[in-house]
Amino acid sequence: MNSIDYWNDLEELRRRKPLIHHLMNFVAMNDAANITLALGASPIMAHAAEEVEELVSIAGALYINIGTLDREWIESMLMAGRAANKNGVPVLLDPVGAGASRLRTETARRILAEVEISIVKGNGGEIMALAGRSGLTKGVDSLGEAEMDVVDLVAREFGATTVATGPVDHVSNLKQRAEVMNGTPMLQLVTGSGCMLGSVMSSFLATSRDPFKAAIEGLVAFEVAAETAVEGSDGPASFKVRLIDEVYKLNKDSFARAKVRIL
Ligand SMILES: Nc1ncnc2c1ncn2[C@@H]1O[C@H](COP(=O)(O)OP(=O)(O)O)[C@@H](O)[C@H]1O
Ligand SMILES: Cc1ncsc1CCOP(=O)(O)O
Ligand SMILES: [Mg+2]
Repeated sequence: MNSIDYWNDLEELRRRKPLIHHLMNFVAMNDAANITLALGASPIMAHAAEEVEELVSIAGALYINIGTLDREWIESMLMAGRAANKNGVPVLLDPVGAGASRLRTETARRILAEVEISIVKGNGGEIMALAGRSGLTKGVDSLGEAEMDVVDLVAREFGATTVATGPVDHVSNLKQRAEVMNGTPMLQLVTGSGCMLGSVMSSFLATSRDPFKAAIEGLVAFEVAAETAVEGSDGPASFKVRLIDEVYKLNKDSFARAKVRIL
């Protein structure tokens, strides 16, 4: 892959301000909307079956996050996903809590089977669960890292660019692989940090339409902002506020901090 022009692509995103249709869990809904706005895109959180098809048809990307799923939400997720596919709108899936309950693992796998997903992004334990290796999640938290061979397994089974987050993030679409080494351990102390990352990644996906590149751009933008935010923060709460500010302040120089290894 040619080198990534992060700044050019962020400027393009901010010019186009794509609408990002979220089916987002109740825990992270507000933070996900705010980080989407801070980056320069436009969020809408909508899960009612009566409106998802209409809304997704005008969106730049659809972000399905199963964090607080139930029977009705699952129907809406599938409906929105199919509508996105019909309208050529790219879809990102966050399989929150896959591995923690049968409902979550089966729902994530069902969405991946029935909807064409551009990017599936989860923490190490969730991606391991999608690959059939259980026992590495504790609720929505990961108890282990997913190595690249597991990321490859998921990418192969579902035909989606696959991202496993953690201290090092692994990205694969089988033809290309990358590791992103940015971020801060403080992200683990903020609930919804993975969910917010999904919003940032979906926003890049809406503009660049290249899932592998969008995945890396989202990881780098979010994590270099987090590195700056942690400097001078007093703990998780002030860090979260500063993180939204630092995403807003991302500029050409921010991306000099990118630590990406294309394999
Ligand atoms: N120890 C760490 N050091 C640096 N960045 C981290 C660390 N743990 C997680 N992150 C980053 O935090 C974000 C959320 O990842 P993760 O905690 O794996 O997901 P989730 O919040 O969904 O459980 C990602 O950008 C990831 O790279
Ligand atoms: C705590 C919790 N419970 C259901 S969804 C959710 C938020 C999970 O957020 P993240 O996956 O970003 O840590
Ligand atoms: Mg998560």
